[in-house]
Amino acid sequence: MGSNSKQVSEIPIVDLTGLQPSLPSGERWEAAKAAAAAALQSHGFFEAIYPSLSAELRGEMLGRAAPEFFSLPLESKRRSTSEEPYQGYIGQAAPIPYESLRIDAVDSPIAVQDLTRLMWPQGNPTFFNAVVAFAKPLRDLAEMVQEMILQSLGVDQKHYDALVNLTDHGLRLSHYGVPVNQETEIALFPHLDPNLLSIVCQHEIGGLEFQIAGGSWVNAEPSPTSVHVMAGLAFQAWSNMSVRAPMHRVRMLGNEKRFSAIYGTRPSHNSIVKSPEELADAGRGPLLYKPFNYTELVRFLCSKQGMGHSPEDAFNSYCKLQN
Ligand SMILES: O=C(O)CCC(=O)C(=O)O
Ligand SMILES: [Fe+2]
Repeated sequence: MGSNSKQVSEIPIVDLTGLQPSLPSGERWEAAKAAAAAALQSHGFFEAIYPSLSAELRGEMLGRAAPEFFSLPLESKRRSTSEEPYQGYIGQAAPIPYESLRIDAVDSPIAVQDLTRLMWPQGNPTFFNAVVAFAKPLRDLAEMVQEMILQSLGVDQKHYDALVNLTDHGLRLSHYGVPVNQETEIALFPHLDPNLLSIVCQHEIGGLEFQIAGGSWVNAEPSPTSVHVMAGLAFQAWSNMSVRAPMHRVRMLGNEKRFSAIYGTRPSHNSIVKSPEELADAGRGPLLYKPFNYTELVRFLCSKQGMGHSPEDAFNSYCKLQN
C-alpha cells in the first residue's frame, strides 16, 4: 500500500444483511437507511455487508464466467459494440491493460440471453445462468439503497416511482491485466461515475480506492460478504447534492490479473434528470442543477471538451446553476 493510502476504517460500513426491497421498513431497515444516507452524504460511498451475494454467486461470475468471456477471441468480444461511450465491449486502449463489457438491461433474462448468443452462437448456459443469478441480489441492493435515500429525503412517493421508471440496470464486467510496466500502478484513472448508483464487487484481488476529504485515498478491501456502493453524478444532481459522487480509481499492486463486476443503475437513454422541486424547500437552499439529458451528459463528459477539465469541473460546467 502506498504512503498516500489510508486504512479501511475510513470507509463507512452499512449492514444490509437480510434486508429486502419488498419490505422497506422496520427497525433494521431504519438503522441501515440512516447509515446509508449519512455515508452517501459525507463520503459518497460505503461498504455494504450483503451476504445475499453469496460466495458461490461471486465465484461463478468472477472466478468462472467473466474469465471465460474475456478469453474469447477479440473478434467475438467486439460483436458487442455501441456508438455510445463506455457501452458494449471496450478494450485494447494501451498502455492500460484493461477491457470491459457492459451488459445492458441485465434485469431482463431475454437481454442476457441475446448477449450470450452474440458471444457464443451455440449458447452458453453457464455464462447466462451466472449473470442472471449474480445480477438479481445486486438489483435488490440497488433498489434498496435508492429507496433508502428517497425515504430519508422525505420526497413524495411519486418521485420514487418516477425514478424507478427511468432507471436502467446494467452490469459491467472488467478485466485488468498485469501492467506491462510495473511502475504503472494506476489501472483506471481517478474518475466520477456519471450514473445513479454503482455497486462494485471485487473478487480476491483488490485495487479499488476512494478519495476522501483532504484528498487522500483509501483502499476498498475485497471481502466475500460485502460490496462497495457509491453514488454517481446523476444521483448527486437529482438529490440536489444530498448524496455526492466520490472520486475513485483502480490500482494494480501485484502481478495477478483482476476481475471485477460493477452493477450500475442509470437514467435510461435520453431521459431527463430533474431534481424534485421540494428538495429546494425546507431550508435546503435552492436547486443546484438544471435538468439535463443523461445521454447527452455522458457524451459531453467523454468529449474532447469534457475531458479537458477535471471530472467535477466538467460536470458543473454542464449543468450546475450559478445561484
Ligand atoms: O473495477 C473496479 O473496482 C471499479 C471500476 C470502476 O470504477 C468503473 O468501471 O467505473
Ligand atoms: Fe467508476
